[in-house]
Amino acid sequence: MISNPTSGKRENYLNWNDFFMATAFLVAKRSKDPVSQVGACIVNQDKKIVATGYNGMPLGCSDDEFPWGKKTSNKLDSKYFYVCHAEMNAVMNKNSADVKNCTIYVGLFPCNECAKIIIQSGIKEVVYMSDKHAHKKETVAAKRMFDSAGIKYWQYIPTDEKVVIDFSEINWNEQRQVPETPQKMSQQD
Ligand SMILES: O=c1ccn([C@H]2C[C@H](O)[C@@H](COP(=O)(O)O)O2)c(=O)[nH]1
Ligand SMILES: [Zn+2]
Repeated sequence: MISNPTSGKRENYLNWNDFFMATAFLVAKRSKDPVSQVGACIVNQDKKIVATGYNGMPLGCSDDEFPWGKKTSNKLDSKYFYVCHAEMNAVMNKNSADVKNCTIYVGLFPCNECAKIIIQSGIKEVVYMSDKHAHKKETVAAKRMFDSAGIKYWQYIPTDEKVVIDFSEINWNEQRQVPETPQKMSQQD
């Protein structure tokens, strides 16, 4: 365990950005989409999570009956007409009165339709992990709208490549803690 030598305080805890992005990634694990699992986490100015969402079929539209395919001869048989995007679900699922001045953490840069929802909901900042569709018109349009609406967006670079959730950790005793590793810089948040 990495601890502060003076206070004994644990040092290798998740910082806020790592925590909120990891939450978005955890939420994405609920998605039934076989190709792309996207998660979103909306955080207010007090660093409280007020909403999460992942890509999935609308309420009442069974994810066992609606299609999950991509390349079908009839577009009506692919997922694209039906699936709700993570960002939209997060905004719709909010457990606060509104999401004004909030930040949304999302695995994938929002598409143009989600950009509109983000802007109209009052979210002021977008933190994204992947910009793999940067060349697509949907992404170019989304950025154009964010720029015009004064929405800040920036790419998140994780502190570590992986955040591991090990359920057995809760039963560890002091002897079974991970071995000492070189100490990291103290974190402020
Ligand atoms: O802003 C976005 C863009 C896409 N998604 C979801 C919608 C779909 O379920 C997948 C994309 O599927 P592909 O097979 O990679 O085309 O991602 C989203 O939630 N938010
Ligand atoms: Zn979208």
